[in-house]
Amino acid sequence: MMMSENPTVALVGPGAIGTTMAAALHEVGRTPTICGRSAHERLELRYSGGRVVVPGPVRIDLAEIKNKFDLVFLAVKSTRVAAAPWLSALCSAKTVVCVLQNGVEQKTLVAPYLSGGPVLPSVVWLPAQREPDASVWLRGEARLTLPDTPATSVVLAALRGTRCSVDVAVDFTSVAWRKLLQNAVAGLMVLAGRRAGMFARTDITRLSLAYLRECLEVARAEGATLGDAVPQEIVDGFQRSPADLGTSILADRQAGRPLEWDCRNGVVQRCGLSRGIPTPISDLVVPLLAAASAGPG
Ligand SMILES: NC(=O)C1=CN([C@@H]2O[C@H](COP(=O)(O)OP(=O)(O)OC[C@H]3O[C@@H](n4cnc5c(N)ncnc54)[C@H](OP(=O)(O)O)[C@@H]3O)[C@@H](O)[C@H]2O)C=CC1
Ligand SMILES: CC(C)(CO)C(=O)C(=O)O
Repeated sequence: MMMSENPTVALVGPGAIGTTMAAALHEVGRTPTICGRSAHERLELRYSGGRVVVPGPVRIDLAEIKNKFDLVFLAVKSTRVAAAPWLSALCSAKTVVCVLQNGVEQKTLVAPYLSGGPVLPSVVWLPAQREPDASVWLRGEARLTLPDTPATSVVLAALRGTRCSVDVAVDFTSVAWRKLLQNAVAGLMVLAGRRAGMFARTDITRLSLAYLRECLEVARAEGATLGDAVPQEIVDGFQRSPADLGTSILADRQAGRPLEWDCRNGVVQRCGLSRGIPTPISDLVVPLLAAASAGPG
């Protein structure tokens, strides 16, 4: 793919992840065109040791978009299909859309909204928390993993020299499923209404390990190469985290917003079903998350 060393960049969804990416680009003089649902005069990122203010405006009117971009970062929740018109406004058939969402199905979910341009999935490792004043607290290193595709070079060019590091994975499927397992078990925080501190409990550790082993079997059937130690490593990771570290799906639950239960938990149950793998823990967790998301009641 022929691409400029300085791709034009737009970003849709200036929330926890979107603000982090906008700030990373702004710091190196590559401020993206920012598109969202709510008007914000500026975006603010706090991290250990400093803060970055990204000047607005956040564009909320599609009519303001007069040209197409080389690269669009899509950082809305996977539940927000209402953001799709932004993609028509911002993308030509050559635009690379880099999806900054959790899950292993980004390509399938986003491609229908594009006119054939490349969709680049990513694994987003950074823990970012949106505060009540809409500023964002980045609680760790900013890092993405991308698959090795012709479109990847556009993202590497846009993010070179920024605070967001990028790894390119030859076996992206395995990395994406590894992160999916972490997200799936984080769903238990929604059901308990608690943050990472809950993983100090031995009963939660036991449940988490059983759920993760179920997810691991499905991940392997889907082509991921992941070792037997992964469930314990993921639980260890939560146990090492600050007790007050949340997860984006818990933030949504606490704010009464729709939950990404399907792309983070439902996917394990769906893939298990299609491959004849029993998923008894998913069969309990998924309906509870779905009901928490959508009711009724
Ligand atoms: N937060 C985290 O630490 C991590 C999140 N992720 C994943 O990243 C993705 C994004 O999550 P996160 O940043 O936490 O989500 P947030 O809810 O913080 O941000 C979403 C943003 O999208 C905007 N938005 C909503 N609807 C629309 C629309 N129709 N058009 C344009 N913009 C819209 C919201 O607007 P408004 O300003 O009005 O709210 C908000 O700015 C999710 O898939 C999540 O699972 C992955 C790793 C870590
Ligand atoms: C921060 C992290 C990794 C925790 O599960 C995440 O992916 C999220 O909050 O959605």
